[in-house]
Amino acid sequence: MLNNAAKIWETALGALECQLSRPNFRTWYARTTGVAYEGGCFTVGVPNSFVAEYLEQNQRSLIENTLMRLLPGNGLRIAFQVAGGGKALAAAPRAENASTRAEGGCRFNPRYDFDTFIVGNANRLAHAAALSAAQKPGEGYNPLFIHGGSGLGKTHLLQAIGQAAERAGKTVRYVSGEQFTSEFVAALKDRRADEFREKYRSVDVLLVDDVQFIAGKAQTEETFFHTFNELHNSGRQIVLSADSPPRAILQMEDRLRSRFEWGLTAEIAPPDEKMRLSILRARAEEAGAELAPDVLDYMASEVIRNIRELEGNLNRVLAYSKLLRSAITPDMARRALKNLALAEEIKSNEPRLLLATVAECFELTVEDLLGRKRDKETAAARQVAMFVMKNQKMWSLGEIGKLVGDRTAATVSHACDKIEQEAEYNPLLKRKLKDIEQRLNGK
Ligand SMILES: Nc1ncnc2c1ncn2[C@@H]1O[C@H](COP(=O)(O)OP(=O)(O)OP(=O)(O)O)[C@@H](O)[C@H]1O
Repeated sequence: MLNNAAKIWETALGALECQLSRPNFRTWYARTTGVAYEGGCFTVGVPNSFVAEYLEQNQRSLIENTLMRLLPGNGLRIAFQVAGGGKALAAAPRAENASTRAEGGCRFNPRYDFDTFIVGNANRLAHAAALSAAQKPGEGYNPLFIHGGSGLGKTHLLQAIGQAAERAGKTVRYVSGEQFTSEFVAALKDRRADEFREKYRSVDVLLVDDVQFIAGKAQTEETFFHTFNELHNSGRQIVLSADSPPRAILQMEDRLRSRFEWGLTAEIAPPDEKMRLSILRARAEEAGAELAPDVLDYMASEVIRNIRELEGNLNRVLAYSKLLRSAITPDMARRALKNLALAEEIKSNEPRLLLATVAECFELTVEDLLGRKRDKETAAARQVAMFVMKNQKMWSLGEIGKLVGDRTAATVSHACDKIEQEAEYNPLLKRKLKDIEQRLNGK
């Protein structure tokens, strides 16, 4: 069975990311892992009991539905396991290890750099202005205000500026509007307002993502106003992102809105087909997947206005192909994208997959296993196939008999007993069974 929990969870995270807002996803899922998938129970590793409780109470059905699309069988159960509690987690926390931390603020995603950012008509101005802000902070467009819909690359660009500026030795602080607000509220509560101000006013580059979040929060706006003035007056670079242009952030104080327009306002629009194709090509290459031009063309032709969704589609197609072990054709991509029940497809594909794996291990073909050849090697391989299928607990003995070339349940039962006994004293057979198990688990 396909029980490589870490990989399955990575794929599920791709799908979950498309269904949740970014702050929500980041807060609750950023450090989760796939720990185990055994006996119909999928164990998700979480960083602490607070996250476990939240996911348990609020996200259980979303997680279940997402995983059920990826995993065969009915009655999937979900368990949450706190890191360090009992068994060690199966995989390193996602992205956390590889990320760098921007001067006490949020961490940078190493992938969000200029060299992975695809430039097209939709984002040419924003990209050029971002490059300039990174190369000559405070000397050009200040502030730089980048706006656009969800999943179009604002965070990617902001973080690219931050990483490039840091490489050039600048002090950078990257925060979301939400984080700025909550830090400020906490600082007020703990009487650390001065410390808070100092922290924000001592940087060379301040990057605030989703700045619209502070709109309507009078005290936070007030503090941000002073921070902005101080940084701007001393020639430090400010880059802001939001879901709409300054004048459309209606709840924001006028004095802030007008300041946001002092420098350059650049919009990122949804990608056109050419850009979708370039992004798909680059992301597939990054994932080490070779996609035929007709597959890429088909996927790019789907009108998608959000790059995160485009990436989600690619992940889905790759996962589909990995789980089904079949080549990616335009038709297969279409089925994956049209959300046809993956679980059903895997289930109906499982015997073929299993027989192919056993045949491969014995250097035979599936036809050999299903046919009437009776030589010792083929007969042994056929018995092993029956034994492995029985251990999957998905089919009755009668069903296995039918799947392996129309044999009786008694033949299957005899084959399984024989292999079980022989494996006790035959190290060669034991190794072969282990090999098959590992291949089926994708290890
Ligand atoms: N031009 C691009 N080239 C390559 N990847 C891109 C590009 N634009 C966006 N992406 C990718 O799309 C995904 C979503 O981008 P990002 O998180 O930056 O969007 P956003 O505009 O900040 O969305 P939101 O408003 O929801 O926070 C990321 O994985 C990002 O790397």
